[in-house]
Amino acid sequence: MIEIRNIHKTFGENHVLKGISAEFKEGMCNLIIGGSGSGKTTLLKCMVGLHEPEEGSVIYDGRDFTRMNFQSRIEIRTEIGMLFQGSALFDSMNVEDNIMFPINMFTDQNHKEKLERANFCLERVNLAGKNKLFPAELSGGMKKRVGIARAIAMNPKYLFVDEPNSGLDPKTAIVIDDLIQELTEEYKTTTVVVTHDMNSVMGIGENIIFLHEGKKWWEGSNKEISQTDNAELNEFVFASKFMQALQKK
Ligand SMILES: Nc1ncnc2c1ncn2[C@@H]1O[C@H](COP(=O)(O)OP(=O)(O)OP(=O)(O)O)[C@@H](O)[C@H]1O
Repeated sequence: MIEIRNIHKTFGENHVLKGISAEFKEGMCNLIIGGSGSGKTTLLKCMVGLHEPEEGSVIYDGRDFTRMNFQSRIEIRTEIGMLFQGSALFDSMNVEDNIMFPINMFTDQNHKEKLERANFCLERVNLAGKNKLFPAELSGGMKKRVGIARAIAMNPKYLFVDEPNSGLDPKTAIVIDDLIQELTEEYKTTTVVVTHDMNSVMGIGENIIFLHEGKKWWEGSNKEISQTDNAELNEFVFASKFMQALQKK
């Protein structure tokens, strides 16, 4: 489980996060949702140490990440897998080398062991045999899957995913969501997904926090989200014509 307590983050005059507290549960897809600019990515970055919050704590299974020195943080970083927005693969490396990158960085495994792990991860995302392709030769959905393979290369306890469906068609987006959910259940990871895609919310949103005006405005599950009387959340959920049509049924 990851617990965040009273997280504040400011950029100059812009107080983006105004005291966010939440729990992200193990073996579950935990979603951070909210409108554009509501601070979702900022919160994610505060959780993994890419931003330093001015106030508050991020606690990984009882370990206070925010109070740790650089060396102790490395230990937790090795337990974190991340799928960044746009996949963030290294264009000059082939698929296999991209997946082996975190293993090279954090372990002293020999080449055979690393290759075995890369092949296992590739198989797990249904891309067996695509080792030698370069990112430029992959479709958007394949890039995401390679990004996921890299994110699970170190067998992470915590999986962070930023906008997994950006740039994907709805069918491929569901494949990616399902994969994230399967891996979460299979490896009991604490998975945190930033999204504003209502398909993801309805598909994998077991535990959701909704950010609005720098605060946690609502929390609940995908089963509860369409029944809420929270005006700002309703505006977010039913913004699309598709969701409006479902509401009328
Ligand atoms: N490095 C930064 N420096 C200054 N301001 C920043 C920085 N990162 C984010 N912000 C500001 O913080 C606010 C929240 O941005 P953030 O990217 O977290 O929102 P978001 O909810 O993830 O948005 P989107 O859905 O559009 O990706 C915005 O006003 C943004 O301009």
